[in-house]
Amino acid sequence: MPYQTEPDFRHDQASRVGLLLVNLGTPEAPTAAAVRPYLKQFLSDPRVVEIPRLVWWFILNGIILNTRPKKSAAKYASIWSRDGSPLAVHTRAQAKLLQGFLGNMGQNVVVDWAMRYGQPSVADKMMALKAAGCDRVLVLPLYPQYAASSTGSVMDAVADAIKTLRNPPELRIVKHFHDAPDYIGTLARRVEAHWIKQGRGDHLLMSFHGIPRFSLDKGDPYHCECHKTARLLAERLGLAAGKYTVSFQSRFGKTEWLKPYTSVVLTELGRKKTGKLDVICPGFVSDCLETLEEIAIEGKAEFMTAGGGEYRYIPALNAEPDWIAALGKIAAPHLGGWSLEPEEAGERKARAARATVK
Ligand SMILES: C=CC1=C(C)c2cc3[nH]c(cc4nc(cc5[nH]c(cc1n2)c(C)c5CCC(=O)O)C(CCC(=O)O)=C4C)c(C)c3C=C
Ligand SMILES: [Fe+2]
Ligand SMILES: [Fe+2]
Repeated sequence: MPYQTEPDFRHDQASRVGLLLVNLGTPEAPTAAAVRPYLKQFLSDPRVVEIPRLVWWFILNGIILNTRPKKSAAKYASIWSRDGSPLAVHTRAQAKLLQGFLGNMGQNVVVDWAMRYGQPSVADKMMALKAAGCDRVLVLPLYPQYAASSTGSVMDAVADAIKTLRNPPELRIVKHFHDAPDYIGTLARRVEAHWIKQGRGDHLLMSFHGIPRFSLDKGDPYHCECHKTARLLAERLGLAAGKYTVSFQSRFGKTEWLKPYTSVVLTELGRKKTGKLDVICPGFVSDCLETLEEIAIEGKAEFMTAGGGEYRYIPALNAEPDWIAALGKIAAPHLGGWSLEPEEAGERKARAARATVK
């Protein structure tokens, strides 16, 4: 494998810390032509679809990539914003605001963002951070609950990105923050603010992205982490067991996924004539196709058609100031011993400048 030639090592180079936020990725436009390459990269990841490669190659290229892009593009078109895909818009804003927040806290950290699939890629952003002088990088996947298909795959991308580097940065990767008090607290504030504005609902549905059932059987902690998040959130809100339900959405393919399925629960709650139903998706820190289309639009139709009363989707944490502060606090212990106060960084640079060059 060819290893890259590095620029000459310089003793006077200031040591900087990078913080890379990573989310899933999204197409460049709400069109079949743009959705196709995005889905091809996403669904070719063996972390995402764990069936024999040759069999999957024929299914993906022969069937899925000929049918799904058009259908998905129509869904993306229904939620696309003037500034682009909501997932990219929120992730970009989170990075920008987090940079400002950490700067105000006196933390000398370069914050950037990347997508696991599509653009901007993890590899490009790792190189950009290195070019900016970051010799230590904290990667923060924006998935509160660890799943091999989400966070595990980001870990693969980071490992791939440094594979050919002769002088890679020191690396840390946040595995999960499903039970972080700042994350749970921000979710709880969202629900409470919604209750203050709209009145308390009769029931709270917490819908998480699903994964195949066999992943749980093979040791993926995702299911347990989702339930822990839900339990902690319910405790913070003082919700009794019968007042909330945990469900799993976005089933893909024919295999069994984590149950209960959100669509089934919505139909049941509708049939039971539930009055005001509040719906939150705690596993998505940014609104995206899966929350804005599948939950806020399709989910509402399912509930109402089955006889439900009022359906109220609670937006994701997005780039609200309290979530940015919480993200900073979630990152802080992982930056421990790394990030430098600006003055300290200046002193270090001056010391390095005095040191002997090679
Ligand atoms: C919680 C994080 C996520 C996990 C775990 C996850 C697993 C997973 N997803 C698919 C298939 C699809 N997911 C799609 C969209 C999508 N998925 C997540 C997050 C997780 N996925 C997000 C944030 C999004 C939205 C992206 C956006 O642009 O807004 C899609 C694409 C849309 C579509 O065509 O339906 C697919 C496909 C699998 C198979 C899987 C685990 C095995
Ligand atoms: Fe997904
Ligand atoms: Fe479990």
